[in-house]
Amino acid sequence: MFEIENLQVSYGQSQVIHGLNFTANKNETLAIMGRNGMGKTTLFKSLMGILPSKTTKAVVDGVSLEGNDSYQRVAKGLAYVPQGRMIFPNMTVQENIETGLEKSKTREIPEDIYALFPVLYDMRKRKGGNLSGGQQQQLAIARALVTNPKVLLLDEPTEGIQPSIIKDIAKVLNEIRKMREITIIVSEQVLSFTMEIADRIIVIDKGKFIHEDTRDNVDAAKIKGYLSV
Ligand SMILES: Nc1ncnc2c1ncn2[C@@H]1O[C@H](COP(=O)(O)OP(=O)(O)OP(=O)(O)O)[C@@H](O)[C@H]1O
Repeated sequence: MFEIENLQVSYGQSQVIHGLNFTANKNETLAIMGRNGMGKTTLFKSLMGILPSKTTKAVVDGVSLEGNDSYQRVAKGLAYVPQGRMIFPNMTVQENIETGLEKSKTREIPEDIYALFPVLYDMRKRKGGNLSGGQQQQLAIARALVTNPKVLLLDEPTEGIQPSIIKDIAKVLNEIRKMREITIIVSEQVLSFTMEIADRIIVIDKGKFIHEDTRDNVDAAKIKGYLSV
């Protein structure tokens, strides 16, 4: 469904992503776990076409992404929730969600968005900057979902969020997968969170994948070892 072969990314002369390969299926959640600076954000930005990259294959649902800019990748089914959420603090919740609709045919926010995030409906007239961290994360996910993606990429969605709210984010991601049957790829450092949502966990270290487990067969001690400094 989403297939990447031999992905390479460099900043100038310095190569940061070294030939990554993965396939993620429809209705699958894949977690990419690694410590700070291991290349998670670089990986996601390159998949979205925000950073230039080289691949021998980059395909969504049978359609090639090679050479495509971000807007073309979005049109072909990729959506992105960046690290730090990057919502517009001075726009209302509703306006923030509508920015995700800019390239789509409709200006209407699909009904299932507010069904997934009732708190955003209640707060639709408030400024994005007045929401809590967890609510802003929900807003960033809602904004990404209005494009009706086939693949949703989330970069460290639990960063800076209270443990009690992290559980809500896990619940929402599981609901999204059930409702939309999409592929979800999430980068993370929190194993308890990925254990609630991911079917598969891959560990990234210095731009290479060094370990992979299915959730049912996870070697938690080993993964924690890779995540600790
Ligand atoms: N703009 C840049 N120019 C040069 N090197 C960069 C740039 N951005 C990131 N790097 C380097 O690329 C490597 C991977 O960084 P990246 O931000 O992708 O890691 P990460 O796993 O997402 O970490 P974090 O969780 O801290 O965001 C690091 O060594 C980092 O120093």
